[in-house]
Amino acid sequence: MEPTRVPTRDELRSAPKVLLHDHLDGGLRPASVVELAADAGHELPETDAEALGRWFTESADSGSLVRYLETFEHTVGVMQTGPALTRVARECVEDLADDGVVYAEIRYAPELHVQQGLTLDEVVGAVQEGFEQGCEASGGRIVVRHLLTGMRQAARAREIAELAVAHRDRGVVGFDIAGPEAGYPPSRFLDAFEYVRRENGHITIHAGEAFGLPSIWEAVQWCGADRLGHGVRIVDDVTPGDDGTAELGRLASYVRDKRIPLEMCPTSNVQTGAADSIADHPIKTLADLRFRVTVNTDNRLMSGTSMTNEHALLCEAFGWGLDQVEWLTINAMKSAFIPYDERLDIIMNTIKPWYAAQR
Ligand SMILES: O=c1[nH]cnc2c1ncn2[C@H]1C[C@H](O)[C@@H](CO)O1
Ligand SMILES: [Zn+2]
Repeated sequence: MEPTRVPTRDELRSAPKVLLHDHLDGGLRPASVVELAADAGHELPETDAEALGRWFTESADSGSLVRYLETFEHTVGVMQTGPALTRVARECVEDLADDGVVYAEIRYAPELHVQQGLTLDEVVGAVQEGFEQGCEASGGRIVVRHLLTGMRQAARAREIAELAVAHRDRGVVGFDIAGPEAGYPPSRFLDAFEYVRRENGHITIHAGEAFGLPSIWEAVQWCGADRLGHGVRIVDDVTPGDDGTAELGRLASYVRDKRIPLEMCPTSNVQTGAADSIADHPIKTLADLRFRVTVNTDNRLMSGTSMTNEHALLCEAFGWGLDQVEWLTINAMKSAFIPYDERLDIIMNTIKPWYAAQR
């Protein structure tokens, strides 16, 4: 058998990719942050776009999720008006489409964007406007939906869950919680999750990033998470054997058996200390064990990354080829929160034909 060939970055950029975990306030263009900050009178640590981009990646690279999250002050701070949100959303779609992303679910916390008087509804409307502009500018090459995030350290999760359900026919496909994980277990927000489930809505929860198995267990078994944001620590419930086999604990078995998708974000995980390096990232073990693994960017600005870059790093570290990238991409598309027929359409008419043409 021929050895697997590691794809080039150009090939990976052309490949249709699916992104389930990307924060709107973590993906701004540095030059836009500079311009928007000047308009808003927001003081930045650097005013040259290139230096500012470096400042974000270096500051986020601390080994601590809490310190990583502090950098968002300078993106959220410039996303407080309708036009600013629309611009950021439009540029996000343009950048993803240029990177070969064909389907994306972009998340943000509406409650962070009301400092200058916008209502929660206006925040979602302004982002939707930007997504529509971006999709149009990209000639229909990409489909984009929103996930609304409640912040763990605030007490507005129920309100945000209701907002997500209210906007379900205007682009919003799910509900999430984010922010510092230690000290804020998902069960604190049970009321919000139960509401979303009663409304037949979709849930993803940041869990198993800065805290371990108890957080994942609560997310899945108490809160009904359909997907896990990161979920890297599920590997703590996997005991490797000598002969390449592994023994799964009950929680890891449940997550694998139920095909609960793991939204893995390798570079972000290295920056926050959830993984030691890309080469040591649990994604390799979990992919080998056929968990439903997906690859994501988390925060393109803070991690200085893109979908192409995340895939390139993994292919280089693990010797993965296009077959593996196709598997990851189909995993992600199967796990999207849009209706089944729409998922199938993208798999059958966009993803599979591209890979078939490479063979
Ligand atoms: O990786 C993350 N873990 C937890 N919270 C995060 C992560 N990346 C971004 N956030 C937070 C900061 C943003 O302001 C918020 C909404 O996008 O979500
Ligand atoms: Zn995240």
